Amino acid sequence: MTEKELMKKAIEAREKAYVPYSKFPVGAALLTKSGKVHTGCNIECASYGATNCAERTAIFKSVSEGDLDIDMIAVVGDENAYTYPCGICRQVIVEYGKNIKLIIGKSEEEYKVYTIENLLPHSFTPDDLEKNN
Ligand SMILES: O=c1ccn([C@H]2C[C@H](O)[C@@H](CO)O2)c(=O)[nH]1
Ligand SMILES: [Zn+2]
Repeated sequence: MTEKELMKKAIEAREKAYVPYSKFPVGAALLTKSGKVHTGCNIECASYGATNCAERTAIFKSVSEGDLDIDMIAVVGDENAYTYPCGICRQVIVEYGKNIKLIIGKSEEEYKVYTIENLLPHSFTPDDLEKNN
């Protein structure tokens, strides 16, 4: 699966976004090292703080199926501007590896590639806790 193909899955996943409050749909698609794809959309709530972002929806689906080996995650929001993961999602992403690739797109043709370490430098990770155990 290529970066472009994963971006297409994120665009498809965006269709399911539940966004009655922000009206800002976001889609995400992640690829595991074993080649499986898990998708997600943002899911809002009348109690706004209970909202779940597209990236975390995809990650939680993946982890709940035992797929912790994440290779890359594609994210797409607005088609006119890049939508970068929020701080909470960055922290959740780095939990599963500093080298996870992020494909941040406007469309299948227009996207940028980062690692989570690029977007969340000097992060606090499971390794930091292990030193005390
Ligand atoms: O990377 C992002 C940024 C924002 N949102 C969602 C949260 C909320 O539903 C809406 C507006 O913040 O966009 C995501 O799902 N992912
Ligand atoms: Zn987020």
